[in-house]
Amino acid sequence: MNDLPGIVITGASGRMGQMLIQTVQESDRARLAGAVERPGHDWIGRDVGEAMGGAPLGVTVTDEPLEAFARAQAVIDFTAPAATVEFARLAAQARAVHVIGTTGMSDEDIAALEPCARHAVIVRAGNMSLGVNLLVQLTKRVAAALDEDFDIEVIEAHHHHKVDAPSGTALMLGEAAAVGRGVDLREVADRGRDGITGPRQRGDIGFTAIRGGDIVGEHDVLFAAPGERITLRHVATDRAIFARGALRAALWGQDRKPGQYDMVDVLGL
Ligand SMILES: NC(=O)C1=CN([C@@H]2O[C@H](COP(=O)(O)OP(=O)(O)OC[C@H]3O[C@@H](n4cnc5c(N)ncnc54)[C@H](OP(=O)(O)O)[C@@H]3O)[C@@H](O)[C@H]2O)C=CC1
Ligand SMILES: O=C(O)C1=N[C@H](C(=O)O)C[C@H](O)C1
Repeated sequence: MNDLPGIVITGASGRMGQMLIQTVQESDRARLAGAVERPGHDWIGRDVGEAMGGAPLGVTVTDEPLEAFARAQAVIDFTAPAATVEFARLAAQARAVHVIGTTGMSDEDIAALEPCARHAVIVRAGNMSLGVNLLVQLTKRVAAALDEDFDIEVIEAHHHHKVDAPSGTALMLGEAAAVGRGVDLREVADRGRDGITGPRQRGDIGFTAIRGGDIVGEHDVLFAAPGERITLRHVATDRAIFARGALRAALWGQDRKPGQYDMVDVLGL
């Protein structure tokens, strides 16, 4: 045990869970304090390092999140919406910073975070990378500079395991474009074209989701007008960028008042 902030990783066996464990383990600014999986998971009771196929890390995977959170300063959570809502309640009870990377959350899920944020810091973002959060700012500026002669389309591509669409990042980019243009995304989003759709509505913000293979995450924001096009693009090639951002958020959150924050706050963009 040392004085470094202790971090618990939920969804420890997942793609992001394992990347987060490796990132915290390699950091000299934080220590791995716990690893959580759901009841019945075959990693429960095993050393998390060994379960990942490596050396023991001295942390046993547990299905008792509150007990783990109470011994830590932060929880990094890239799981699923229902699990994240429950973890938010428990992290608030433990007064631990809750970093949420989970996407696909409904309006009701997001509303359920509000009471938790009265007791603990929540940092939530559909993408924790520096590059994407910069792209969000750029999208806002470009959308503000252009009129509706420029059709805005957000195109995203991910691996074939991904369960939600559009991606959390695509929704962040769509929201940034809408804010830049001074419109409400809910009124202009076009999320599912199929069949005889009729011509594109002026002012719509369209979304397209590609799913295939092992694509880590690619996002384009296309501004298309008669005679010219602008594309803003981010390509993720390594999930480590998300894990590094999440750890940065967990450390940043240590000195903050309870409330809800995002990566723009963390990165000071
Ligand atoms: N914000 C960001 O920067 C990023 C966000 N993401 C998001 O993170 C989430 C996870 O992605 P990824 O790692 O690829 O997905 P995985 O399916 O690989 O991992 C999800 C993990 O969460 C676990 N889990 C689900 N429900 C529970 C529960 N009730 N209790 C405990 N554990 C649970 C799963 O366990 P089990 O296998 O048993 O179901 C699994 O281990 C997605 O929403 C994704 O979009 C991903 C990358 C970056
Ligand atoms: O599920 C993923 O993998 C990713 N999800 C996030 C999203 O929904 O935008 C972030 C990243 O693109 C990877």
